[in-house]
Amino acid sequence: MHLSWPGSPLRGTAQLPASKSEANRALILQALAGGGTLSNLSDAHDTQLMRRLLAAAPSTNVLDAEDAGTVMRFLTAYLSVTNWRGQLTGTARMQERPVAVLVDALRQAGASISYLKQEGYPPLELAGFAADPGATTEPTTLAVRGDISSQYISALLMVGPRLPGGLRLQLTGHIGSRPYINMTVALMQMFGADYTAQDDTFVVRPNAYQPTDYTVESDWSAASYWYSLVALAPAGSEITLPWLREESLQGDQAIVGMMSHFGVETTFLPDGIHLRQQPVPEASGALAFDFTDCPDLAQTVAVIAAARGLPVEMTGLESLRIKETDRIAALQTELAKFGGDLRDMGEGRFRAESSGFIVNNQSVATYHDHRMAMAFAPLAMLGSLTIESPGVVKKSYPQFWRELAKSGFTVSEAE
Ligand SMILES: O=C(O)C1=C[C@@H](OP(=O)(O)O)[C@@H](O)[C@H](O)C1
Ligand SMILES: C=C(OP(=O)(O)O)C(=O)O
Repeated sequence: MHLSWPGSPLRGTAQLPASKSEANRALILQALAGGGTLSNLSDAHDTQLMRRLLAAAPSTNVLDAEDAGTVMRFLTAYLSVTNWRGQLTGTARMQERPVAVLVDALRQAGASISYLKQEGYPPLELAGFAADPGATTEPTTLAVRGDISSQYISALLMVGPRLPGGLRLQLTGHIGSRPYINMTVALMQMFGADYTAQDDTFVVRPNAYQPTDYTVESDWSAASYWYSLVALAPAGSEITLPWLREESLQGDQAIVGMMSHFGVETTFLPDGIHLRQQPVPEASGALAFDFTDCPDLAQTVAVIAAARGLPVEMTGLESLRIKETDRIAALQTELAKFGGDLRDMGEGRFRAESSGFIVNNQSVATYHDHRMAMAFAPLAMLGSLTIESPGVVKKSYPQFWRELAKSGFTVSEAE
């Protein structure tokens, strides 16, 4: 996609997709509850895929989770406890994204799961569920490490009420993406689950979910690209983003604080937020952000730090290597095209920085990763550029290019 900006301030309202994280939990909970109405489900591919696969499961024995991590992990648990039998597969990249922690835990709970190709990775063969009949009054007790993906933990928690004696889940080690775990239990509770949490041990009681109506909030991760646009746009720029809430279940709301350092001021409205560009505050020392709780914001911030020449020390990036692509390698390669870098400082510390950052008709590769496309697109505020394979955005924000065009960008298919 070829992008250029006419040079005027950015103004108006941009539509966001609904959160795919909230939606994919709500869809699993709705399926387990056997009813309820979900509003504001987005047309994001990951959401539509989850919906389709849940509907198809009873009548097929091959399901393809494609490149959707939540779909792969949540369905592995859901299909296990609902005694589905068949093969659950995914794209070539999904077959490189680990699932052993989840599979080991589900096997302990009574699931028969085997690996069809590489040990520890999809595709999986699911062959039914037989919880220990002698243990029906005691909760299934599992200990699961929290440092690879929180999606395993969310997947297990959501099926907890379905296990004969419920679930006692102890998280071990360093916990990443914790707000996603909090989102899971908050939604479970709305759907009638009963749980307690203490010192990283969750106890989920074995009661049935209730059919529940739920309206999905707009997506804060998607909002982060509009923060970048406002930060890079000419002085006086502002934009309204509807249906984001101050009381959010999404940890990526952390973008509000991070982007204040790049001169983007957020005002909460009754039905959304308003972003306004302000002068960049005087830095009181080098910026340092930890992405342990909000890994999906890392690309947005790395690109903006390099583009604005405001270096940021970034930690908590471990999980980026096993997402849609190795996001650290992808950022390093693509930032280098502009004079930027994500420098590995050792011991888990990286530094997003630049020397002479320039946007001048470069072509950005996207590595099958929606966030590579959307994190680099705002650079078109500084000069023309091309985003390769623009269709990748469909995973979470299919209307992204249309919204850029509506806001004033010249957006044309690259030859
Ligand atoms: O549970 C979720 O909805 C998600 C959890 C995070 O993954 P990890 O827990 O693997 O970090 C995040 O990166 C992903 O986009 C969505
Ligand atoms: C990591 C992501 O998604 P998932 O793990 O669900 O594929 C993402 O959307 O950035």
